[in-house]
Amino acid sequence: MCKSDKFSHKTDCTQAFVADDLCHLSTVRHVILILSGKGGVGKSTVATQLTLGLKAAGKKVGILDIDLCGPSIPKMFNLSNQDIHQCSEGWLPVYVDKEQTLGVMSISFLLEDQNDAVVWRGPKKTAMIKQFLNDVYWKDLDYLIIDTPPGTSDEHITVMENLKQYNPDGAILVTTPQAVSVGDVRRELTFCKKTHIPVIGIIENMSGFVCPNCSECTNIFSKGGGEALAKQSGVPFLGCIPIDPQITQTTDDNQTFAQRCLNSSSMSSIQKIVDKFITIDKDFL
Ligand SMILES: Nc1ncnc2c1ncn2[C@@H]1O[C@H](COP(=O)(O)OP(=O)(O)OP(=O)(O)O)[C@@H](O)[C@H]1O
Ligand code: SF4
Repeated sequence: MCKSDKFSHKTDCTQAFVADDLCHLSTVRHVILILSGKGGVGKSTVATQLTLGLKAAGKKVGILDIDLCGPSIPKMFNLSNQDIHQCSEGWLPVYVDKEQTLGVMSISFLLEDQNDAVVWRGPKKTAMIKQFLNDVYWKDLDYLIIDTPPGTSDEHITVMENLKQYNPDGAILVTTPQAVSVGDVRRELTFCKKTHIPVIGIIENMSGFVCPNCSECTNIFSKGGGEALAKQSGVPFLGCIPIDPQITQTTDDNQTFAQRCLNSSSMSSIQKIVDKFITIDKDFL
């Protein structure tokens, strides 16, 4: 059951508030997609951390969760039970702060029950994604980070095709160091090429383990696969984020993620990536 059914002039959550050509993304300076070749590599975690890092760097940021089958962004921001509101311009994001410098939008805000599964066929999913892209009133934003579903399936292609018309600046690809995940990113790179989406860079997540006692980083799995792939493919390598038990605790226990994340030892890795990313932004975007 979709909560948007209760809005007086809406009978179906695939109806649009505004005409297709009145896209609110025109007031967003940079649109960045976060992609991964497979699930569970930490794409949503990285999307959340980048958003926090950009906010900490003084940017106005929005994060849009279009992973319709596994929306996890609200949980990461401790906003799971929030409702979205509408104004004459469209849906208003749920803001994390009073100053409204960090807004979140996700399908999970529309679900009656957070545990409801979204079992929709392709056309309805596509219509919903279009509605998220057209109808959310972000106001003035420096960055919109879009957390996408994992993979390069038919459904994924449809998502990317629909996003393309909104001229995203490019995609950041997330991988883990292991060969299988790196192989998936290689396919994702080909996919970006085919769909004409520029690749901003690659991030290697779960790269080494940070000891909670002494903050020493140990490479449990292999390391450097993401960097080697970036070199081979001629795309920028943005950096590594280690396995950090504080992150796992944060995303699984529904506590104040932002605060713990900002205090975690891996935040310095994220801030370095954000700095590099902002520099790339100045140079290329
Ligand atoms: N650097 C990290 N250190 C420790 N745990 C992490 C790290 N990155 C992600 N995790 C944990 O791994 C799990 C999967 O992360 P996440 O949900 O971000 O992956 P995902 O790629 O978005 O998955 P999916 O696409 O299937 O939704 C989460 O429980 C998260 O807390
Ligand atoms: S890294 Fe150091 S503090 Fe951490 S568990 Fe190993 S020996 Fe102990």
